[in-house]
Amino acid sequence: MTFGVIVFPGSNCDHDAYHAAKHVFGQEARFIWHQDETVGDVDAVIVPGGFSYGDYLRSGAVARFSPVMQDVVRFANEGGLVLGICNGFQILCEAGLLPGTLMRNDNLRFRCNHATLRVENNQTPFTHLMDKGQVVSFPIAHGEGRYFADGDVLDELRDNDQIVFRYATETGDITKDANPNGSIDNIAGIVNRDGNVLGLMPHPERCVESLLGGGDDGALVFRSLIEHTATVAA
Ligand SMILES: NC(=O)CC[C@H](N)C(=O)O
Repeated sequence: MTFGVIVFPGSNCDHDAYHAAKHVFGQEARFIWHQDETVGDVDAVIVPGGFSYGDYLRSGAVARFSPVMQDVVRFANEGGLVLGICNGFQILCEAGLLPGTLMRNDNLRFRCNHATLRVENNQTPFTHLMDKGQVVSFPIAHGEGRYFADGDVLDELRDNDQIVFRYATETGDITKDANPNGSIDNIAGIVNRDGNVLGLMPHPERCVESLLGGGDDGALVFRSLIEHTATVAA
């Protein structure tokens, strides 16, 4: 399959995502410049992590006006697969592709460590190779990762099974201590209503090779996407 990785001024995880797709999983991958008017002929778009436009105003608030974002919205609305990681999640919320917002971490610190997550929904193109309730470990690196949505939106997310990952202990308990940033309901990642757009604060693309330390749980996201795309094409 072909992955397109958007590059904004200030992206810094674009090469990690490209490397994972191309060199670790042997797929086609290409960079898409933020000023391009189209994402081109790709099967999935990755909106990568980083500090687009220096995180000015709010993380993602400027990037969402980049020319390419209009086509990312079109692509998503037509059912295309979109994966927003960290700053990418922030940009997708700002662009209105995902509900809610990401605010400053409650401890006002940039958190850079490993987080354990419980898989809440494994019926998505991004998680179908995981088990529901499985605990995975992904790195986190963010200052504005505190997910927030108001009561109505939260009810909708719960009712439609849109919460995909929640911060949890290693044994899968949802506790305050396991929550690195004060996200409401320990939410670490959500999908849109149709399930083709996933945004998450932790970084699956940074844990796809166990040789680097930190495990390779992130491979499950990439493998899920690759298998899903092959199945749809067949
Ligand atoms: N790793 C990242 O994508 C950083 C996200 C964002 N700029 C923040 O600090 O919240």
